[in-house]
Amino acid sequence: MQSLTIRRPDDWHLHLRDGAMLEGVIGDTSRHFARAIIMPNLVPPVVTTADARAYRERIVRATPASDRFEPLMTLYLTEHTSPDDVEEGKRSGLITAVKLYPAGATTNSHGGVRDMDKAMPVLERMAKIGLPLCVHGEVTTPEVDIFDREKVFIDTVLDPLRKRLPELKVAMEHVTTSDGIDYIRSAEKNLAGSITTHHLIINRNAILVGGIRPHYYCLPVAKRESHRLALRQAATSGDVRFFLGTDSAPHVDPLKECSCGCAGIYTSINTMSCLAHVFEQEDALDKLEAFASLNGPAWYGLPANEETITLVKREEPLNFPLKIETGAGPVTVFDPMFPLHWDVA
Ligand SMILES: NC(=O)N[C@@H](CC(=O)O)C(=O)O
Ligand SMILES: [Zn+2]
Ligand SMILES: [Zn+2]
Repeated sequence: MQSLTIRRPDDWHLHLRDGAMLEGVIGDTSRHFARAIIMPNLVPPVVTTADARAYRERIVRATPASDRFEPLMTLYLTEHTSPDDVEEGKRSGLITAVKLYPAGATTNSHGGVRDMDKAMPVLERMAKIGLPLCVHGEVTTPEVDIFDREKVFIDTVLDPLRKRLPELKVAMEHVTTSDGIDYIRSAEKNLAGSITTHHLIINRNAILVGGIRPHYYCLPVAKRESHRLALRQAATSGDVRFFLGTDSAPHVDPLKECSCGCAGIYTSINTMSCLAHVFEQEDALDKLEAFASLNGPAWYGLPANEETITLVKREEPLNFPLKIETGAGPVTVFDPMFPLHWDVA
């Protein structure tokens, strides 16, 4: 029987939501992951250090007592965010990063940033104190095709920002294009990228061929096959600038299966099984630990986890549920469209 032991992984981009949804999903992350960067796009968003402290307490309370899990909190950047509050958040050890949502780019982003100039005082302070910026890297300009929004963001927002503030550490989250991969590779420092599980597995056909499949719809939307291959190459290369951020983003089924469905794919429950499959297909199982457990903490300046997990390849395919039931309603689980044999022992 094939098995693989790696350091316990972390998730560098995760949506836990709040209330009944938080209670319904947290165990799927805390079972396997030691830490996660918690996205702040709640309604209302997590804007201040005080908001983040209260949200962190709700997460800790919802975590199964048997699991050791550390939520790494982020602040939702607005045009009114106070540099002093951000600095205080970092100084107290509570805040790991600040998140930039271009206003209107994705779920609950309407309170995000419209005019980057208005965010400059905070970004300058972050550069000074070494606090990373996580970005949802898509422009929202109506004229720009949705499949081009990541590349246009790099050219018109991210690259100018990095030239203006070279000392700012930026994590380009959920990279979905070869343009994003190339841009990260071209940077000498202060730039890294997270890659989701699902973008390593699906291309845009999954959403559109044979009928419209809302459970494969997320933002940034999956791109054409050449981009998926570039993501797989980067993730399995061992390059320290790429690490796992699942972007597991639960929405209840009625909000996905309707005439204007929400963006987001729920992968927390089967991510490690999916990743082991992908890395095995790429003949790169020896690089899984770098991607899931080493590169992320190194970039964030944190120690890698001391504990380990063991992945075991089972004869029979595993049975993940099609949906999980939460107090907020059912959430459909990501279907990779191939049987999963790798199990977290
Ligand atoms: N990825 C998604 O499709 N959705 C995320 C938001 C995000 O990460 O952009 C969500 O909060 O639902
Ligand atoms: Zn996003
Ligand atoms: Zn996300």
